[in-house]
Amino acid sequence: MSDFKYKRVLLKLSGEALMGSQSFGIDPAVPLRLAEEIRPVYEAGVEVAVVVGGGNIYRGVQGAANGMDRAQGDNMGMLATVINALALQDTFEKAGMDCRVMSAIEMRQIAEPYIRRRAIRHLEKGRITIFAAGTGNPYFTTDTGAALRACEINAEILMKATNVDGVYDSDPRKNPDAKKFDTITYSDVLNRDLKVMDATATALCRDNKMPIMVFDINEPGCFERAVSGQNVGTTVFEEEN
Ligand SMILES: Nc1ncnc2c1ncn2[C@@H]1O[C@H](COP(=O)(O)OP(=O)(O)OP(=O)(O)O)[C@@H](O)[C@H]1O
Ligand SMILES: O=c1ccn([C@@H]2O[C@H](COP(=O)(O)O)[C@@H](O)[C@H]2O)c(=O)[nH]1
Repeated sequence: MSDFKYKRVLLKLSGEALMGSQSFGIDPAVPLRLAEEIRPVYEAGVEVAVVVGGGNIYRGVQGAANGMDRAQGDNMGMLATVINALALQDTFEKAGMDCRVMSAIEMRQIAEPYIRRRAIRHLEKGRITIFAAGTGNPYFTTDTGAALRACEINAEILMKATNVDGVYDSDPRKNPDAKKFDTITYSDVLNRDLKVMDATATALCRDNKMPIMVFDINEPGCFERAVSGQNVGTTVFEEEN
């Protein structure tokens, strides 16, 4: 544990990244690789909570664009995150890592309901604890679910592992000349309308002084280095006045 700066972290895993080389769903190689990324941190006794997205399967906005009721589509999106959470749990357990899934939408036959105190107990016992179904409410995202759970469980930092290696001054996937920030304040992310994380999630972190680190999920060893305290992407925080 002494090599690690943080004792309890919340790792937000991109749903889209689970597709790997596929165009939809879960490439089994990706959860396997993620398990190995998390292992050194887990084995050192760092408490690891996980929130996984659902973009590899479904997003509510897709349905809304095709005329579906937005809340109905969002419910489908939240169920997609449960599928991803169960896939990750299976992989982590097969890799010998203790893991629980807690769902914000009750489905007791397949996952525990989210109960904050029980979640903290799982973490204290060293179990990787995956929070599925986002916030349990439509019109939100799993980034906001991650920010909410990070605050609730008193995580020291929210680590957003995604398809880009940090926060840029514009979307690097659309603008090849975009410039990366090593650090940036929550207010700048919000005022510049940078879309790497949704505004609700960023504001929740700002209001609760929850630091965020954005880094590339595809870069080996990044998570371990991030938990060691290295800035492996972009750190979002508020400067003290
Ligand atoms: N200013 C920016 N800096 C960095 N990335 C940005 C910026 N603006 C937009 N993006 C985009 O944000 C994306 C990451 O956020 P997004 O919410 O789409 O993914 P995710 O939360 O990791 O995935 P999922 O929703 O599947 O869980 C990147 O793929 C990048 O193209
Ligand atoms: O709290 C939440 C979290 C998610 N949703 C819906 O699920 C999809 C998938 O999540 P991503 O964060 O986009 O990966 C999202 O698009 C929403 O439709 C939700 O409604 N509430």
